[in-house]
Amino acid sequence: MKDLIEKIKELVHTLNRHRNAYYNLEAPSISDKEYDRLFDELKQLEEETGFVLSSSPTQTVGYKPVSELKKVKLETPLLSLDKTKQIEELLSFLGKHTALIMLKLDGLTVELDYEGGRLIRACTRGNGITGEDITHNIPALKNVPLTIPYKKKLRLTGEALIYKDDFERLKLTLADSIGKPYRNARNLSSGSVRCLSPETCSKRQVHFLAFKVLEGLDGNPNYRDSKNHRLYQLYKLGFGICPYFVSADASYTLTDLQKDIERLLLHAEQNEIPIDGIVVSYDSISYSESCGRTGRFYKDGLAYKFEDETFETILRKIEWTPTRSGALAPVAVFDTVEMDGCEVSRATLHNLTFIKELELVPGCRILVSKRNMIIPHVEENLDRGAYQDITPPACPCCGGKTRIYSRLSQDGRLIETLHCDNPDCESRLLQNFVHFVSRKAMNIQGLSSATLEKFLENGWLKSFEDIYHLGQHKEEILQMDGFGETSYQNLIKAIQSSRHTTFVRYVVAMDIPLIGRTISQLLDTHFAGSLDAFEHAALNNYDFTQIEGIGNKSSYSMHNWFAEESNIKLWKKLQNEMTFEERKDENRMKKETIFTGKTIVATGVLENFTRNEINTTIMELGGKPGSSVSRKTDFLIVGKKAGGKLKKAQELGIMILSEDEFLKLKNNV
Ligand SMILES: NC(=O)c1ccc[n+]([C@@H]2O[C@H](COP(=O)([O-])OP(=O)(O)OC[C@H]3O[C@@H](n4cnc5c(N)ncnc54)[C@H](O)[C@@H]3O)[C@@H](O)[C@H]2O)c1
Ligand SMILES: [Zn+2]
Repeated sequence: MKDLIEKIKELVHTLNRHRNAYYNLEAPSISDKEYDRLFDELKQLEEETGFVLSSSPTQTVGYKPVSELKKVKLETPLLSLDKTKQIEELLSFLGKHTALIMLKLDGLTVELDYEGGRLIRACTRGNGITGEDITHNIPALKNVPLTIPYKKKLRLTGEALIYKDDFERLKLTLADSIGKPYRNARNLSSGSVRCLSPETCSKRQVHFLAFKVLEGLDGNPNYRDSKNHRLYQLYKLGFGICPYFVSADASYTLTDLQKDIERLLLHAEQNEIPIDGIVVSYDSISYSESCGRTGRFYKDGLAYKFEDETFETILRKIEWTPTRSGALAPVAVFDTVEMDGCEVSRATLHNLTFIKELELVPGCRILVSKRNMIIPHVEENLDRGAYQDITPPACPCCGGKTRIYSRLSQDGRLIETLHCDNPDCESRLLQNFVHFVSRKAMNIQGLSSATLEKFLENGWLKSFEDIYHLGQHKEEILQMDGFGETSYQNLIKAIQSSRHTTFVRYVVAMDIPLIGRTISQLLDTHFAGSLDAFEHAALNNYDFTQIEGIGNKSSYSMHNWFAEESNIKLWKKLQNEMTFEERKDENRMKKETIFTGKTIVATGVLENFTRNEINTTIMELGGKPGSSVSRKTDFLIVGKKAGGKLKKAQELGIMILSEDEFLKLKNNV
């Protein structure tokens, strides 16, 4: 028991620290998911032991505000919401009552007070009892009326928020209170509304959507008892209203509820509204009041939060695979779980920082999910606290010393990666060759990774050129397991035909960091297919960012690569082994097609294309490949086992093409 109480105290302390970072600094120190998990753990321990601290986050709202803003005592306490992850629970909460099914807006709760038709005060929720005065920033909000025709006292609450597309633009140039980029729109809206200067706030595109009338608009006796009716009056006064449905009473089924929720979510998606769930609350005001409250929430409402489905399994080991750049890529190997009909036992762990933050060690229980229903991802470690550094001191491939590199990620965080610096690391060399012969580079079929490995072991491949002189080793190759005269001839044929190649393939084959197919294609167009012109530019400090689609980092990378003597040697010498195809007719490339300028997304398993290939094909047709379906998508190409994206495209009325239909259209172009 004593241990449990200690654990409770510790959790309260930790959660309060996170609450301060979240509510006062707008710089969360952990993810919401992790916060919610700790919160639920605390709640359960409190229930088990009956021991509850007054400062527990399960009993209180928000966090004590410590800003320089003036503090105000709220006339009606503004509380948080109880939450569930089960839709069935939501339905049984509704029972036979008419209710509002609303979007749960992800911003900052704000109360607005009007008297005599004028806005007299605006404040934040703070800790539910004491809020902060933000009246000075209201004129900087985009859609809040300062005067209204309704003259009686009116108090309402709603959410100050930043639309998702606005946030994507804003986040590129802004930093939070501790100098880091904002991670999400909620933190930025909160930071903006709570800042001291209206000029700053007005640049942030903050909007206000109301979700509840606290006082006023109760004139019509027929409707006096309906939240829905009061919100409708607000709407008529010119306020933006949080989107919602009203549930039909008694006969409302689980399917109805699911459909309404789906419609709401689609609406949010199409209109870039930031949300983190659904809120239901009883329509009847008198009934709502009779439900009462706890220290943390009113009992007339319930929030429904959804998450990617996660699966529990056990982490068995972390493998480190050398990559071409010399980085060692960590991969989690865990007990097989079945997700969406596929067996999964591996997931990338990205880098050292990811492992450290999750405190991963073999043997711990982990939660894995499929992000966007495709890529396996380790979401959580259920057995934190046993972390010990298990980074291999030596490269698992060559035994050379490993080294840790630090770099800043795009959002300003320090990321550590593990590297093997040995340029002759066998596996690294092998990866280089694998890349060189791959389909998007020199496209030499018949040179599998296993064959390359054997050739390397025999010392026949020291540099890429050696591939073109493998004939010297004919007799020895014929002696190898799995090689006969036919397969040998096929190999030589494939090598010979790869000698006739293109600018794009050649540049891709060089493996200049960050320069893949897309950028190579841009360079091909810009330098009219001339390798010499490109080389000249690179050696003369040409600013490649002048080419649309090429950024600073890529430009820098090309200069760097050409600054290396051995690279130039390779670049020049290898060209002697090859002939280069004339560039495709410009006009043919530029011809308008039905795909020109269109955003095209592919989903499901395609028979004729890998993901890279379909994207390249889309670009060649003049289109823009997209990764998710939104109202901006023009076409969806569907392969086998298409799921969520197909459904969404159907709902949005987006043109859907089977793979065959796409191929036909493409061939007609
Ligand atoms: N990452 C962190 O460190 C950290 C710290 C603290 C809190 N949090 C996050 O915040 C959550 C708890 O915060 P909370 O108490 O502010 O709120 P909550 O997310 O549980 O939601 C309650 C609030 O939602 C708002 N809301 C939005 N739309 C609404 C609607 N249509 N109707 C009614 N209310 C609506 C209301 O302001 C209400 O106060 C946690 O679950 C966690 O996800 C994260
Ligand atoms: Zn190595």
